[in-house]
Amino acid sequence: MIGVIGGGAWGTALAQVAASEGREVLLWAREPDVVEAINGQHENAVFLPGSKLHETVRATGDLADLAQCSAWLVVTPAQHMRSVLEAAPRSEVPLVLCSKGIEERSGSLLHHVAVEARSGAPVAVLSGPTFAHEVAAGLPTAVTLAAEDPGLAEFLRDRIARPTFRIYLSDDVAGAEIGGAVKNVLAIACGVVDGKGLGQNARAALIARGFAEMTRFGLANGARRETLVGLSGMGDLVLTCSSTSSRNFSLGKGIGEGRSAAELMSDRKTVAEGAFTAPVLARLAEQMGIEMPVVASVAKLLSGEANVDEVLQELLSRPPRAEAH
Ligand SMILES: NC(=O)C1=CN([C@@H]2O[C@H](COP(=O)(O)OP(=O)(O)OC[C@H]3O[C@@H](n4cnc5c(N)ncnc54)[C@H](O)[C@@H]3O)[C@@H](O)[C@H]2O)C=CC1
Ligand SMILES: O=C(CO)COP(=O)(O)O
Repeated sequence: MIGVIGGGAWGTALAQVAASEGREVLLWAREPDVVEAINGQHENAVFLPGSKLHETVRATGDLADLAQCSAWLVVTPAQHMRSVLEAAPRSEVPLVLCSKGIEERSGSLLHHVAVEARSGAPVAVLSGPTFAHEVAAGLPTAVTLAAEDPGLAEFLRDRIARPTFRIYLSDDVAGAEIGGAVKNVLAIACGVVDGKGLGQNARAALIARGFAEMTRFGLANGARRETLVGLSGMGDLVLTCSSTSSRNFSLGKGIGEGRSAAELMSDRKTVAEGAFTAPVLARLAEQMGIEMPVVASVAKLLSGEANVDEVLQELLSRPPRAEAH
């Protein structure tokens, strides 16, 4: 039986994938109404309405029930992963981290957080261009699954992959994670461009220059270039920077239209991870001397330190430089 920790849209979609060949899946959700709706109506009406779930997906509100599972897909918001893993039952069951972000208070990538919270547990990362509602609908999707131990990666792939959910293996755990964390921040920037009406040239420029920032940060933090240009980096960047289905993009769009980040965040039940990743990523980049002007601009917009016109002026007045820099 596969365990899923987190009953948001993505945890629910992954539960559906894992259960699609009759396999038993046990999903832990924080909200009693989510547990009740999955067990009663086979639907997560709160976070993934409209997707009928397989009957072999069952939900629980008690983390202790996950002790019976052979692997856990960890799908909490990034900032809550540590506390949920610490509260989960003691076991050395393999963990597949499916969340995207960087822990704000420690500045740690999530696989470091998981190792600290669950010493001894084998850890893998699953990441890529994956809107939950499309995955739940069985539309073709491809992801990267990264683990240092190739045996673990194959064990997990054999339990999760489906013909319409293709899994490409990698041993670059940091690379798979950094792509997913950084693209959320860049998606906010692309949403701002859209909301402000700055045009499609500007959006393409931002994707390309944002990818240069992702690459600089990734290479300085142990990622490989080939991972960054793959599904979990460039692939996910392209997806989330070009669609209002992305919560990060739509947050940025609202800011570009003149609303404040605080106001936009206050009435959301769903998570826009880039809003939490931007400040910590900007801080890490500054500490490490890595140039990330787009990320720094998003952090300023979110904190209210600058408005859209000010960050635009700042970005456009940067001194000219070589593209490969
Ligand atoms: N939705 C998507 O299409 C995809 C999401 N992801 C990632 O998956 C992770 C989870 O996102 P979604 O499933 O979309 O969430 P969601 O936005 O659908 O739902 C919010 C989730 O946050 C949880 N939550 C809120 N406060 C919490 C707390 N104090 N402690 C623990 N959990 C709390 C809720 O229980 C709920 O599961 C994020 O890191 C996201 O970037 C990754 C790929 C695709
Ligand atoms: O990570 C995602 C798609 O790969 C989901 O993006 P959002 O969190 O911006 O909706």
